[in-house]
Amino acid sequence: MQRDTVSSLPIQWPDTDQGIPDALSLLLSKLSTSVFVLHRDESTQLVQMRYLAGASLLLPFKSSSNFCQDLNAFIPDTESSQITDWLMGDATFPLCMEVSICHANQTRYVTKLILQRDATQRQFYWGGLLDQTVAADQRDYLQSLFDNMSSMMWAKDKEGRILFANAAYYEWTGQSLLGVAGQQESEWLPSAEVEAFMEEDRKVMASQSKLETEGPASNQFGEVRWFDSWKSAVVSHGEAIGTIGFARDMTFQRSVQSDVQLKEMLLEHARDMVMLISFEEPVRLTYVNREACVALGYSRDALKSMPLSEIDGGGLVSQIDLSGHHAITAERIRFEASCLRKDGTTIPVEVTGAHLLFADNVYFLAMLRDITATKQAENALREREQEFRTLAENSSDSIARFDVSHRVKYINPAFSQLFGCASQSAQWQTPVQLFGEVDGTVYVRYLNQTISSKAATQFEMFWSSSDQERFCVLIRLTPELDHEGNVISVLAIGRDVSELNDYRQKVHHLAFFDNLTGLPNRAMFQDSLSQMLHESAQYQRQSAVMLIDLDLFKEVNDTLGHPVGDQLLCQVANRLKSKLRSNDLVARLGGDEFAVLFPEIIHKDDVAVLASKLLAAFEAPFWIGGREMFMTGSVGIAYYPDDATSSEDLVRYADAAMYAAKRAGRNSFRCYNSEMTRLANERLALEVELRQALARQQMVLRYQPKVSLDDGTVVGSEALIRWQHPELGLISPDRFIPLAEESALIVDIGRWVLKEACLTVSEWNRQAATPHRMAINLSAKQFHSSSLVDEIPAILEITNCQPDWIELEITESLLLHEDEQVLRDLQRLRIMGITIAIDDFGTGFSALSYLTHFPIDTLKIDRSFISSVTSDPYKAGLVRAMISMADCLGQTVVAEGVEDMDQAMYLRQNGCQIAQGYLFGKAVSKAEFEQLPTKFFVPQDDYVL
Ligand SMILES: Nc1nc2c(ncn2[C@@H]2O[C@H](COP(=O)(O)O[C@H]3[C@@H](O)[C@H](n4cnc5c(=O)[nH]c(N)nc54)O[C@@H]3COP(=O)(O)O)[C@@H](O)[C@H]2O)c(=O)[nH]1
Repeated sequence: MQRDTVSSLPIQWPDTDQGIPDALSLLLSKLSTSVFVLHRDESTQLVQMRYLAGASLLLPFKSSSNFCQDLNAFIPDTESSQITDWLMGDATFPLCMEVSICHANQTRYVTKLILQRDATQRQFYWGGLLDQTVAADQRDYLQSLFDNMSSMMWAKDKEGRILFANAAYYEWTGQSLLGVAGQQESEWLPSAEVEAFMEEDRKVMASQSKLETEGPASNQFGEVRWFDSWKSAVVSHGEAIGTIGFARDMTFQRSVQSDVQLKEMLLEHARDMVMLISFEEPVRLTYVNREACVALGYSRDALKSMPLSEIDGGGLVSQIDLSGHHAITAERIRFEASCLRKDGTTIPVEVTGAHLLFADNVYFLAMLRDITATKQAENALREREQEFRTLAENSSDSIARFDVSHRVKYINPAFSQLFGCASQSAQWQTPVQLFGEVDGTVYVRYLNQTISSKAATQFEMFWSSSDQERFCVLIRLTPELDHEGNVISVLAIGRDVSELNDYRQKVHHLAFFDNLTGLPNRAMFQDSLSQMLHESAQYQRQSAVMLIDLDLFKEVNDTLGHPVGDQLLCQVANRLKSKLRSNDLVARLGGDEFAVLFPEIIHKDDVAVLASKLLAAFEAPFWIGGREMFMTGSVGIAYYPDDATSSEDLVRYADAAMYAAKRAGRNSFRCYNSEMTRLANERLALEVELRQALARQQMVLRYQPKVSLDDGTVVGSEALIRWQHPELGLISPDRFIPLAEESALIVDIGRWVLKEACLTVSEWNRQAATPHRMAINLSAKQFHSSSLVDEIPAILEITNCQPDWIELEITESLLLHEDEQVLRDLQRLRIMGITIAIDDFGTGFSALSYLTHFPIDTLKIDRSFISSVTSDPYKAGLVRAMISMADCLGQTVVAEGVEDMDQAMYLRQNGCQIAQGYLFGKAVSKAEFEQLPTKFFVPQDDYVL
């Protein structure tokens, strides 16, 4: 940086022989400091000062090269004796002190005195003692003097060659005296620097002026320092013949200055209030920063003029140790106080400070931070804490807070009550200590999950109180985070949901358990099946589905009523459960259908063995209301993965197997095979085709003769339907009547059978001497679901059939509930002249009282009694009882399924009137029937059985 400096008066280069030394004297006279030497008189011990050069204004005398005066004549004793002590001592470091120089007019001028010992160890100081012998040689003296100066000095000729330079110059440039003499600076200084210097030199020489600059300069070592420089043209005989200059190294001062400025700036711009408190009475502020003025509302001057007590809103003065004792330790203290603002309001502050000892005075440097926001936050926190505490303490929910090491920090009274632990004893306990190993471990797992995910979670815990009351507690864990988002604790809120749980369990039970038997229901079965298949696939296990259908359960229901059926189902359920392992699931799918899941089977045979055991479990009689009952079941089994892998297919296949067992005569089990699928598909196809069978005239009737046991003549027949399928041939009614019963088709089929049978019997009776009576089957469903009775007169009329030519066969189940409508319909049929037969008599479960209540004409004893009537005395007894009962009621007895003459003769001998069975022929077509003999045997009264 260049100061303005071109002087109008150039320095006159002395025109003497000595040349350069004179120029140096001139140079010295331009120094802004006074240069002097001190001389100590050994005898008097007085120190004399001799002025040499430089600014003389500071001195109390005129500039004179031969001035010499006692030091203590113009410097106070205390200061001069300090200088004397230093001179006499061995200290090698410079003496730096402030001195008060007394001028002649008694004014005092305080300036800085720097004394430096001669580097050559002679009694020679920077401005030091001059050796008497050296005084004669002024050039050496000056060179020594210059060499002991810290500023660089030099003189150059017109071409910029160095004529003279001092030690400071050599040191900065790294050159020796010999090295620089007569050389240009470009030899040792960076070219950019040299170019700038030369430009300056040219300038001052051209203008014959001087130049002062300030700025950085660098040397060949790359070192950069800050210099205050002065240079001037040397003029001889009106012509510039060179330059002289010196440069003062200001790097340190500059850095110190900028350091101080920086610190001042920091203090000024600090966001906290900074105060320097002086302990001189009254205790007051000697420094305040801008923030303090702004915060307290005073000007800086106002603050600095007032005692500290005026801004003390409480605790400020009282907490600062005014004794100054702490200044010795410089211990930092911190406290909270309150400052009083100019407008009378107060600010809470946190004071951090330390006592300082400076120039024999004690100060307190204080930094005051406005903690209004912190206090407000603390208050808000306290309020929230209070609110939380009030809520928590009075909450009916149990509340606990755990730290991240799972230790209890807080529990509320509800927690104490629910879990039976006192607040004090629960402190710092872990869940394992509180709830035991099992529940505690689960609890810790959820705590860890909450901590790691930083998200709320909930779970249910079951807990038994000390009086063994069982609770279900819903626990919600919420992570509590610090301002950096780290989990610092977990809040656990527990709600007693025992009632809800009971209700939920009831709902669950209703949804997933069968109300009657308590077994899992179809929904639960489906769920468990899916789960089982999932695990089977995962662990590559074999598993199985078993379906159990009770045989003829419908008859029980129909004949003995639903309450009995329900009890039977419950007993069946219990027997099934008792035979299965705990991990096998037995479910009731509905009606009389049960299912069992076997999640893990080693050998398929194991399931088959179990199926046998289950069937065997039915062998013992069931006792219901003091009545002994027998029940069997049909079982179907399908295996995963051999038979199927999907739940739908497995159930379908087990169902097919179960039907196969039924078809095979019931009370047995079947394992699925692909043939069953074929049959099941066929059954489905049949169902579809059955709908068109009537329209396509595929239904036909076959007739089985009924023979009088009295004389062996054919007295009638039973019309039995067949389906003449174009591809499957003649299909038995066992295969399609149940299908037809499942839909309304049975009504149409029944109407067709009635019409067709009436036509046939009408034709046969047209010329017959003895009327032929044809039995026609009516299913219970057909009876209930149609206006059959209303239609009969019209059918009889159009077929020209007399009512007494037909007999309608119904099953016992139709009469079970003593239905008034059924009674009325049967009575109407009786009135029409149509007789009624009970089919399959003896297989039902109804009370025999219906025999007297309803208009029944004929009892057809079921073939299951007849087949062993000659071999089983028990069955024979029953048959005799049935015949005798019918006899009492005036009813005709027809024996079904008579297959040999022994049976026929036994029945004849015991009073049975009519027989039907393969002994006389199977059901045949109308044409074939017409070819049958009219008499099948000649009765022999002496027939030996
Ligand atoms: N609602 C209707 N049901 C009908 C009709 N036609 C028949 N059926 C019922 O179908 C079941 C099977 O009948 P079917 O295959 O015709 O069998 C009958 C006889 O063939 C058979 N039977 C006759 N004698 C013997 C014998 O000595 N041994 C022996 N093993 N079986 C014999 O019995 C069936 C007749 O039984 P039932 O009707 O109980 O007298 C059967 O339940 C029929 O009722 C119809 O048109 N409508």
